[in-house]
Amino acid sequence: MISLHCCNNVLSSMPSSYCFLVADVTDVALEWAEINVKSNPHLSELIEIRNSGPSHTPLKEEASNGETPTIEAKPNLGETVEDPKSLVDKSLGIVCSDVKCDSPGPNVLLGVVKENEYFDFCMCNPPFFDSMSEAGLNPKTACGGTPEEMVCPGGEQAFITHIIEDSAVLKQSFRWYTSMIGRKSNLKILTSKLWEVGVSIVKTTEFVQGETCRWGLAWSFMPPAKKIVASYIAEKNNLKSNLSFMLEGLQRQFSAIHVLKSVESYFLTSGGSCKTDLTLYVVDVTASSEYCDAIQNDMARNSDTRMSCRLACNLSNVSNPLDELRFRISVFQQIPGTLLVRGSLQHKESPLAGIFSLAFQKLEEVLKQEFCREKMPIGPCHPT
Ligand SMILES: C[S@@+](CC[C@H](N)C(=O)[O-])C[C@H]1O[C@@H](n2cnc3c(N)ncnc32)[C@H](O)[C@@H]1O
Repeated sequence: MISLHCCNNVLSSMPSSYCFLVADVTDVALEWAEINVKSNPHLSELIEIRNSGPSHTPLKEEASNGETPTIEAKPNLGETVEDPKSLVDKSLGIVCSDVKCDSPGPNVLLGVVKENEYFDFCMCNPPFFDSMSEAGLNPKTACGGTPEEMVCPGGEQAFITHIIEDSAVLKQSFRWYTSMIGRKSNLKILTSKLWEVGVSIVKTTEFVQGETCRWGLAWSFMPPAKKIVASYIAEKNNLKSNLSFMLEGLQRQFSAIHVLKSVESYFLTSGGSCKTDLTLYVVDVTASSEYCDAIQNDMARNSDTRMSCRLACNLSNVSNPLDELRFRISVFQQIPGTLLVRGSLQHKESPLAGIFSLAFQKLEEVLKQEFCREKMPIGPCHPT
């Protein structure tokens, strides 16, 4: 993903349009966001930058009269939920402002999000502190930022309260609302506020890097029962057709693009065909018959007869089996130096899932060999 220098908000959309929306109020942050987007031309079509400052026209109806929106205190668990697919439209990662939660202040989500926009998630790295003097209190915290970046009246508690209030109006316009938190004691306070405005789920986590510790807070207004059923179905269907592994300890000069190119060249060398989309970070592979044979022979050589027989049996079950092995390899940036590689079989019920799994394991071996600083032991791939 693109690096956003000083911009706090990122909205991304999933399969239909794949976009991120970024919002900030500080000119310099917006300028840097623009520079970063322009210097990544393969992504620039996918990222929109919005100024959420006061001069920006509020776009959500609720905010357009300039009044602080009313917050419904009741949970909405009984409401009919839109088909999740229709919500997979955009997702937002967001925000920062010098806002007191009890005053209108600059826009955060309301007034930035447009009518009929739906997001998978929003994320926020808020200004943590109430004042610059507070910012200097912890010698272990790296505070190299400007007052605009780090300070807002009421600090992160007020800022995230503003997001909570906005979320209580926007509700299912987002699947997930998330924010980073710099002070552990705020986690508890903000969690109580969340239950007060009727969220259906709250999740927290801890991020530790070097000497700095941060926390993550996420919440949703989606009904929990539906989420559980949906994820159960997804897991069942994807048991063998989706596999993944992590590439950790990546050398500095390598990015997701290098990995994608290597995936492409690996399958092309083995006689397959590939369609690579560097904007979506995917390679669609059709494996060659030679490659499938080689995998099978490998298995036989390693005298894993049981597996080999199962593969042979799989192959005999399809009319033109070798044409059928089609899958997509996607590469996702996790944190700097770590990528997630995912393989998805095109036909989920394909009898070639066994060959796909071996091919994916081989790919893991090849990529780790090529890109990882310390050569990782190759374990079984994980269904995702
Ligand atoms: C801690 S900095 C985060 C900088 C950058 N996003 C990052 O993650 O490195 C907080 C940012 O929030 C921005 N900000 C302040 N008020 C905001 C608002 N109402 N909406 C969006 N961003 C805001 C500030 O300008 C600043 O860039």
